[in-house]
Amino acid sequence: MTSRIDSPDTNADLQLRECLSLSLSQTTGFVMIAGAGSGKTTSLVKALSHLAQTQGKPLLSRGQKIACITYTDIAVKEIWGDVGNASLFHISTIHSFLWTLIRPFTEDIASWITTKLEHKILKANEKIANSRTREATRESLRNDIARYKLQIPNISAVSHFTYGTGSNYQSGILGHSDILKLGPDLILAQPLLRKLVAKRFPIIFVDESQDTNPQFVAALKSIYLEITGNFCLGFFGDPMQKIYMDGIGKIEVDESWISIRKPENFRCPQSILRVINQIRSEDDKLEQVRGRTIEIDGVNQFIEGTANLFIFPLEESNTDRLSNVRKYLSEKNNDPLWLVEAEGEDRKVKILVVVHRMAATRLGFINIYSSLNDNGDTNLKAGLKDGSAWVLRLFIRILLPLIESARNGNHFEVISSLKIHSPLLTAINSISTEISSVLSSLSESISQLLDLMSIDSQIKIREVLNFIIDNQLLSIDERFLPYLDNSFSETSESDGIQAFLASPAKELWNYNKYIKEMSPFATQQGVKGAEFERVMTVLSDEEDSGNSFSYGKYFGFTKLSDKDESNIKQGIDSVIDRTRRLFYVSCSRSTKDLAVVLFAPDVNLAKEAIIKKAIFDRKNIHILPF
Ligand SMILES: Nc1ncnc2c1ncn2[C@@H]1O[C@H](COP(=O)(O)OP(=O)(O)OP(=O)(O)O)[C@@H](O)[C@H]1O
Repeated sequence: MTSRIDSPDTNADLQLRECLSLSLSQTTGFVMIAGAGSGKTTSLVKALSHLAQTQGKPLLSRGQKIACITYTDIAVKEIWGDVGNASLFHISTIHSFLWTLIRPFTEDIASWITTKLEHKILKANEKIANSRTREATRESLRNDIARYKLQIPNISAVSHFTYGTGSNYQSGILGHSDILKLGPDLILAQPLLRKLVAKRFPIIFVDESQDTNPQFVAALKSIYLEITGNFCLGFFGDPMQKIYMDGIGKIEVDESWISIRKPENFRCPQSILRVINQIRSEDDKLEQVRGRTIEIDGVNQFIEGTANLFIFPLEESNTDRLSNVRKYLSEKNNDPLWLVEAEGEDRKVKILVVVHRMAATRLGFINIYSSLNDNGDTNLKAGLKDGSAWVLRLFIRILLPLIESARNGNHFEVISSLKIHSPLLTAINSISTEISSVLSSLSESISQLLDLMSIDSQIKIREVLNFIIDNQLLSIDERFLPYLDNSFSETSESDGIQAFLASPAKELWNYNKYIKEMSPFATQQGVKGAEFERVMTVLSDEEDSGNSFSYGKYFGFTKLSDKDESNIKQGIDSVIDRTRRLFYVSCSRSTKDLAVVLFAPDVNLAKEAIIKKAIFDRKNIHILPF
């Protein structure tokens, strides 16, 4: 167990423990809603540790577990790291938690899919009947209906379902997004399932609750309402840190719930605490107190830290500008670590960007990025963010780890991977006499592959795929085949995949480094929950960020659209609210120094607007020359 668990107790921790002991006899619900760096996750892991000590044995003896649900795989890993790999806990993302609950209910899943397809047929028929629908659209809707009708009779024959990134119902594969709808639908519809969940998980915690989807929250609340006694449901979150459109934001609860406050901020130094309190003063006005302390000569002391903002003209090379800012801060703060260009654990500066394109350019995977991002296919685009797109899976999950094992001389791992993935090896598994010749041919292929995939290789991803197929090195997804023999049909997906196959294979390494969080870059959305000593947050209104975020509109130097004006007037979540929250999240990650770097079309206009916001001290707002 790590130092987070050893943090001193706050009042909130004591209150939370009271809730947990109450839940032994009654149904208890609580919300711990507090600002950035207030130690919500710390309180959560401390509560888990407390539960392990006080209720671990009886829970385990009854075959029960404590569920802890959070937003990303990275957050799951961090919480596991805090509490150790104890069998008492079930720590998972929402998807995997829901899947754990509903997976055994094959018949209910089949019936949910059938209803869904019948609904789609109904909707398609309505569209066909609409006189304004074009003939070409009608034709494609008729094809859809025929496909759904063919699928329906086969669904009840599926013996078990799994889930992947895209759905293929007849083969028993549900899509990622299906799980988020199916899970809550089944829980809300079936009292028995609600009872089973509470029996299996008598304590359920949800971290980052602001970005949890409303149907999932409704399903959990329905369990809370169903159960009498011995059940605890708790949400930890901060509505100001809601980043995703489908997140619930504030969790509304009635008076039967306990509300736990945490007024402190334990992460940020004073200068940054002032910045984030000021950002928040335009939203819910929550003002945090305290700030980070460090022990000097046995005494805990507050630290001032630094918070600077730099404004540069939009059209100039941002790479040079970022280096200049690092140089400046290194000199001004007398801190050489601002200059260290390292990766992984040695990384000293974290650079937060608005969109992935900036990182792709800097890190060298712009071709892969553009191919999957710019083609208009939403599945490829979404799967690019975390490496889950089907075209990437073979490379990220199998090929690159295999090459790394080979490079490190780890023969055991190479063979283990090939045993699972190489058609050559699986085919001769049982005939031992052939094994040695197959192994030597595979070993020859691997050494050629090491050259093909070296960081200075010029070959394209398509050539690597052909090499893999020719040498029967790995099984590949059949969906690649039409692209390799040019028999594919033109769609937005096919444009993207063609461009992807034409990208340099060496870009896969850079991309891999980025999604595995080893590079200094991350998106401002992706760092929720994390903290770093030196944070550089880069603000630039690129076209990729669409209508979701605009720093120009937030600071007031870009004109609002009619839609923005109307959203604001009606109190609908607006581009300004969303950008303010994103800015709050990224500024509140730093434990020591914060540098905000803004690229603006008119530097002086931007400076005026930013001074008016009074977020940064005037003396800390820099324009060239500084
Ligand atoms: N009681 C405490 N005493 C001292 N330090 C603490 C305490 N609680 C948390 N911290 C420290 O404060 C920092 C922020 O904690 P944590 O990540 O749990 O906050 P959070 O509220 O979940 O943050 P966010 O919402 O911004 O992701 C961590 O460095 C943590 O170690």
